[in-house]
Amino acid sequence: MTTTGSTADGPPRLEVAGLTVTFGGLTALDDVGFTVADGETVALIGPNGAGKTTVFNAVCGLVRTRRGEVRVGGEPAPPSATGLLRAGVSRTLQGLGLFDRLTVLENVLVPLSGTRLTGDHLAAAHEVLAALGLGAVAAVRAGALPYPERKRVALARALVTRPRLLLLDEPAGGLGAADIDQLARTVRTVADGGCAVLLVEHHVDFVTDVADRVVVLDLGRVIACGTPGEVRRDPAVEEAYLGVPAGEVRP
Ligand SMILES: Nc1ncnc2c1ncn2[C@@H]1O[C@H](COP(=O)(O)OP(=O)(O)OP(=O)(O)O)[C@@H](O)[C@H]1O
Repeated sequence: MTTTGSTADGPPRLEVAGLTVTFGGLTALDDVGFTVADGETVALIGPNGAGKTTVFNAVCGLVRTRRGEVRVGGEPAPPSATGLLRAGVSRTLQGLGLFDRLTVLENVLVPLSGTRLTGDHLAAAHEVLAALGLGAVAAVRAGALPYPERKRVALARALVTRPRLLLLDEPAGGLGAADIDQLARTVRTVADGGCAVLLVEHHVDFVTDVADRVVVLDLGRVIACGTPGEVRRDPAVEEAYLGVPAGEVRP
């Protein structure tokens, strides 16, 4: 399918084209295509099982693709975690994946631990912790924090490498209104700094607030793509997803 969103200055930060992923007899993604430009925030939405996390996994080389390609900054997406880091790709996980016995600071330093830690690394970690309001808990064990703060630690860990492409898997999930507002401000700041942001999210109001464009998946296919307002008015989207309360599994 055709893709949109490239910039006049060069290739889009992320380009997904014709992506098809199967698990045995199940087609999880079928000819999925979209782009995310530098400084743009794109939301992937759709009902449970639509294929959103599989898109993330395909971008990160965690699932084998049957057809199609993923390009980051115009180059084929590197297949390894180290290669992705070098290409400026960071990701958060639905399950957070924090090390509960490590302190907040130690968790945030994990992506930098492949190289010898320097004063610059520490400065970057403290800077991102302060930006996310976590400076006071830098020395606290991550496992001792309440969920909203743990979630911010996971975001800080993704930001410490100063990514050019940030993948956020359900960043608003489990958060209350005040934390979602703070998250929205953070996402806007990151995108304003030129980072491309791709997020998977069920929270429609949050998506409407932060996304420049929305890609709607249903049963592994892109059924709509446009601004939040455009997709909200799309009858196919209403039927597939928006008529279903957030997080509810369609029968
Ligand atoms: N490793 C796997 N093996 C087999 N099937 C899988 C695997 N991963 C995902 N699937 C299937 O692929 C489809 C898409 O799953 P995926 O997790 O990408 O959906 P999703 O849109 O992220 O859903 P949710 O909103 O519930 O997280 C589902 O039918 C799921 O059961």
